[in-house]
Amino acid sequence: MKSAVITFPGSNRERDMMNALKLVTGHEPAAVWHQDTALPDVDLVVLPGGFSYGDYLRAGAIAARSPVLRAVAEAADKGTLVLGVCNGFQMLTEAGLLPGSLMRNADLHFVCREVKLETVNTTSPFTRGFALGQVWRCPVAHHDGNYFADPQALEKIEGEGQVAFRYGEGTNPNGSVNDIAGVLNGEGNVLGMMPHPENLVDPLQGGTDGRTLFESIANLLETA
Ligand SMILES: NC(=O)CC[C@H](N)C(=O)O
Repeated sequence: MKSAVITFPGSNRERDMMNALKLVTGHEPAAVWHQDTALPDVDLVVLPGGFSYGDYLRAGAIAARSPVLRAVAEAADKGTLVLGVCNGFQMLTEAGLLPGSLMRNADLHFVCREVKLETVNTTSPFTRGFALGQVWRCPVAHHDGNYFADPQALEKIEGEGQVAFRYGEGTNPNGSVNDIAGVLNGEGNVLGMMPHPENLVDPLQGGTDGRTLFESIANLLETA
């Protein structure tokens, strides 16, 4: 399996993401810079967490207009898997690759804690390794994670099985509508999520619940 992780000025989880991919899949991801206009030939592109461009304007807004995002959009169009975590999720909504948007957390505070995630979709490349309804632990760290979609968009997202994960057991940390923590595009090859699965893949991090997501992708690609 070939993957690439894109770094923007202000990214801070690119190293964690590369380590997680290496640890779980055994493959070293390629490092891509935000000014690159082309992507290497990969199966998976990851937009990592952080504070790209200092979160100026809106979190993810400037990154969504950076040269590399054009290449990401083209790759997504062709069916390449694209995963955006936290700031990466914000970029994907800002770029129009995922529906909805991420607003300031409902209580206006930065949240840094562990949440429970309930798996709602088990058919996408990212979620196929989970059991339906499986609840897992995952850390969050953000101030703009309050997922919003207007009623019409929400009906479509819910109706077409595009919700991948919901905050479970009363752990919604940011006021997201319908407790939505992660959303897929209509084709299922783009996933954005606020929690950080890359930060729970090694017992040294306090658990390995995040591994299933990376294993889902790797198993699919290895057996393809
Ligand atoms: N950890 C992150 O990626 C943070 C995302 C964004 N800067 C926010 O605070 O909402």
